[in-house]
Amino acid sequence: MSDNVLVLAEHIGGQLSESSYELLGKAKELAAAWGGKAEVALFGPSDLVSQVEGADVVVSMDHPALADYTCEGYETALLSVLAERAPRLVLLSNATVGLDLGAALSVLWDAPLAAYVGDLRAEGDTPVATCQVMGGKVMAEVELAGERGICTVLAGAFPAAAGQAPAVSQEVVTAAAPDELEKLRMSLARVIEPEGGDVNITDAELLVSVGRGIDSQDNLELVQELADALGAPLSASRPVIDSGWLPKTRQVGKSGLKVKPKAYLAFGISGAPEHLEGMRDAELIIACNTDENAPIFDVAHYGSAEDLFDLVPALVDKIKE
Ligand SMILES: Cc1cc2nc3c(=O)[nH]c(=O)nc-3n(C[C@H](O)[C@H](O)[C@H](O)COP(=O)(O)OP(=O)(O)OC[C@H]3O[C@@H](n4cnc5c(N)ncnc54)[C@H](O)[C@@H]3O)c2cc1C
Repeated sequence: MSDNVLVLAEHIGGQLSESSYELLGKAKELAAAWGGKAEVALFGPSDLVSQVEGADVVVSMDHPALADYTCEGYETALLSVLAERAPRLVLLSNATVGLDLGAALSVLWDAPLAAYVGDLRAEGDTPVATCQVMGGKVMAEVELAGERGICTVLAGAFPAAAGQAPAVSQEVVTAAAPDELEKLRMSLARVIEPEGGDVNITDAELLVSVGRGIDSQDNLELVQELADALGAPLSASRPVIDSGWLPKTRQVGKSGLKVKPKAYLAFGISGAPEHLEGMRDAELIIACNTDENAPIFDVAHYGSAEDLFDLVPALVDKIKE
């Protein structure tokens, strides 16, 4: 075992994801505390190495089977890197790739896994993770005792800037691709882009967003009126989209879009981690939820526990005055 912390870099369309930098920043902090190095495993085209200036060590593996993410390909590649590097801790995103890989790695690499991690610190030699449980209503502090561990970390948990800052010196290691990559049973067939033609909520400076608290499609008219009065598009949490009340292009969150408006108004949204992932970077968050303990209030700058069916018409009246 080493004192190093290894991050799996994620990329799409030749661009490293923001979350990779967030993980790398935390990896540098923990590795410094343990006297180790911050390492990045980078699978796919080796020219992406130039985007990872912040790592002390980049382990690059370039193989046609790793051009696109598949669980089978990345699992094979990562296990071979872990056997070679033996880091103290592995950091993955708590998103599609990390959730997919984390549990499999935990079994195959024989290491404890902390998922939905919102905070992470070193206590002596031990990583201590704060994890969201039950959609963020309860937090659990977890010690990853032993020689190695894995964390899947929520998007936005740590700033990206530290991961983007160049390392004092950098070593680039070219890892040999394991033979198993020639025999994969899984490959990416195609990427299905969301339908276009609707408003782009990621461009909006102001968003009025609605959740299951709206109760029915007919009631959407109420929040649409507020959105129109403010000149803002209407966005929503996943249940509203899954019910077919608004198009998929309006969904905020993990399996929807990440938005960063100047102001985000949330009505009847509980604040599940998958929703927060898409909107917690908004400059100003104002939430209305009848449940005072709803997790949305943990990220909101202003909040109201009024019934949205009272508050929204009152706001519309005020704006029209
Ligand atoms: C892999 C995965 C991906 C996911 N991706 C997404 C995603 O992209 N986006 C997303 O949003 N979710 C996503 N989810 C779902 C997520 O876990 C939650 O289920 C969802 O966000 C809950 O939506 P909600 O807050 O609208 O509903 P609920 O959790 O049911 O909350 C409704 C809230 O409305 C409040 N309320 C009820 N009536 C009123 C009223 N009259 N006035 C005011 N408040 C009221 C309630 O107190 C409650 O807090 C994903 C889940 C998984 C597993």
